[in-house]
Amino acid sequence: MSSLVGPDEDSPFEKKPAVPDEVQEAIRTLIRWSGDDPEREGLLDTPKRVARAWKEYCQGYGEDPAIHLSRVFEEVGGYDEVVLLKDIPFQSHCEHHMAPIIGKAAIAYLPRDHVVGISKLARVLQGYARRLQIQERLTAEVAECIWTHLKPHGVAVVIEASHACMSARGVRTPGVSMITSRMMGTFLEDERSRKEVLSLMGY
Ligand SMILES: Nc1nc2c(ncn2[C@@H]2O[C@H](COP(=O)(O)OP(=O)(O)OP(=O)(O)O)[C@@H](O)[C@H]2O)c(=O)[nH]1
Ligand SMILES: [Zn+2]
Repeated sequence: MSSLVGPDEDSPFEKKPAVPDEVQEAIRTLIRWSGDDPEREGLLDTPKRVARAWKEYCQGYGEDPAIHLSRVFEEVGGYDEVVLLKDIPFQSHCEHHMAPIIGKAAIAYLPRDHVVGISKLARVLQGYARRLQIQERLTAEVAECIWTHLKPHGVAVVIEASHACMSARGVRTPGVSMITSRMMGTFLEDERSRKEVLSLMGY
């Protein structure tokens, strides 16, 4: 018996993905292990909700973020300076504790002949963020993807995030930010360009 009347996988109104029994059982086991009773009314539908929430947090496994960089614009009027998208919010989960990583990213590139729609930079970030991550790899993956598929003169990615595994548990130290960066091409080789892009990013 469900504790709530509402749309589910059988509903004609809203299709929700079915959740295999073994996944639900795993979440029941975790609830029991945490000290609660998975059979009490308020928790009856929780295994399905948690499972679907995790599918959503980890949506990135179902996509190749590079796909977002396949459409480029070549009429740029000779523009060959920095293109920067900053303060892009994202959420990820750390692969050690599966706890939230919440932060923002700045992504810049120095175009070579063509540019990409700016939303695509945020899409690449989300594609890698919606996985189990460490911040260093997330930063590197975003930069590598743009470097490989857009072939620009330079790429700079800076990510600033807080980790719930540090604030809500363990060392319990809230208010801490972790900053990671990956510079490639001109931004790696030329100090003046690197300083310029970091200053545009606000660092
Ligand atoms: N380098 C890096 N470390 C991370 C990231 N997210 C979480 N961590 C750290 O991963 C480490 C895992 O350490 P362990 O000693 O194996 O696990 P733990 O006993 O739960 O560690 P504490 O968090 O110190 O309680 C911790 O120090 C976390 O702070 C990340 O994105 N990058
Ligand atoms: Zn963690």
